[in-house]
Amino acid sequence: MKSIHLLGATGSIGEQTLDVLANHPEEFKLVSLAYGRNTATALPYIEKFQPELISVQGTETAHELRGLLTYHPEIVTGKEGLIAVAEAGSPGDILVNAVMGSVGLPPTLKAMESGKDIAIANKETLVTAGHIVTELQRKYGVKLIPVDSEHSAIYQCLHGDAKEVEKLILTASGGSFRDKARKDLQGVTVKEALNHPNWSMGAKITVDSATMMNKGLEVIEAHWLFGVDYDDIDVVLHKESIVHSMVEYVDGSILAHLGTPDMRVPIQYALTQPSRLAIPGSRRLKLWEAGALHFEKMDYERFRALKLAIQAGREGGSAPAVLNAANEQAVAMFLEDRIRFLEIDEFVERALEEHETLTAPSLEEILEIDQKTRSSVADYSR
Ligand SMILES: NC(=O)C1=CN([C@@H]2O[C@H](COP(=O)(O)OP(=O)(O)OC[C@H]3O[C@@H](n4cnc5c(N)ncnc54)[C@H](OP(=O)(O)O)[C@@H]3O)[C@@H](O)[C@H]2O)C=CC1
Ligand SMILES: CC(=O)[C@@H](O)[C@H](O)COP(=O)(O)O
Ligand SMILES: [Mn+2]
Repeated sequence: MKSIHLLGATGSIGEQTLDVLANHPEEFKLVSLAYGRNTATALPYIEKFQPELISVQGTETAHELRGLLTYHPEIVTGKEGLIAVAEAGSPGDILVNAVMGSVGLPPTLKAMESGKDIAIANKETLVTAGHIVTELQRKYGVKLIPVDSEHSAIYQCLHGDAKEVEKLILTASGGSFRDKARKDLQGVTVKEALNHPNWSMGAKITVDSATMMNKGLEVIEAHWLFGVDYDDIDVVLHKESIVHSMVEYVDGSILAHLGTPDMRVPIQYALTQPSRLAIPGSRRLKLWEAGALHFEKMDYERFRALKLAIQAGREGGSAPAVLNAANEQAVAMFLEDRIRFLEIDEFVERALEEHETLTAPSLEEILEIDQKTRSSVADYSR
């Protein structure tokens, strides 16, 4: 029986993780969970799994939850609450990090220090502090197992070993506006941006897919997860999202991971690897139904956010943290209808231009840069 701790329980990945745990009660025990404010979604899961520790974002939510529960778990709040979940349980437990944004960084580090393996969906953690996360991974001998579909695909094609690899090839759907030219993106709406052609996901990552920042973050994520140089990571447009990513070996062989777009597959694999379990009710891929699969060379001018992200990744140091914070802030403003879609890329580019990169920032420096960048970007629209 594996003991699981879950950050971001009420989100898209969080709920699918709970579905995986519910399908295999003989394999997994949910010991603790964290969510933000969505008690209506959290409550039935909490009653079902009865975790002993729960973290919520604020004291009002804690009070509301306490009044609704039929048992008496420990309830903690805020950033300290996320840390408490990260530190709960025993070495060898698994923390599933499915919170949205760089708020996921400090708890990831604490969970590693307390000997947990990390099933990482929260790509912003690796983008903002990949050098710190990988250093702690080595120091504490814990596993960092990808949940992101592309990285899980690569992990499965690598069999855990990146030797003899020539290239990682990430596939990109093109997002909600994949069939539009850049000049036609001026007036696009939030509703249109949230209409991803293949995946049902949280709002922030869906907008990131539409700008292609998601793929940029994923290139940086792949660099840190697999220790592969940016020169050896390619991105190819693949509108069907059936080939989840590929590994090209030195002899020219390419191994690919295929499947229907169902995040329960990579989530569950992160919890069971190298073994596999059935997923009740999952839709199977029938290649004859898909018919043809399409691949196109990436256009880095059309998808400028991808280019910016790769540049920031290559620059390294604090640049990816600035990229990420500027993007999180700009996407939040877009979702609130305060800026236009194309301003997301513009604001990220401006934040990067204004930043003087630190070579190997500490956690404290990263958190400070994150806050400063968010407030600068908030000011760009005033
Ligand atoms: N969705 C997907 O298919 C994929 C997602 N990912 C990555 O996984 C992560 C989660 O994505 P997704 O599930 O879509 O996101 P969602 O927006 O659906 O969910 C985010 C979760 O984080 C919680 N949360 C947000 N801020 C805080 C906070 N300050 N304190 C505590 N909890 C907080 C939310 O709580 P509440 O809503 O209760 O406030 C919610 O449970 C992201 O990093 C994303 O890039 C990667 C690959 C695929
Ligand atoms: C499910 C998942 O992993 C997302 O990151 C998804 O891949 C988004 O797809 P695109 O960014 O390629 O549109
Ligand atoms: Mn992905």
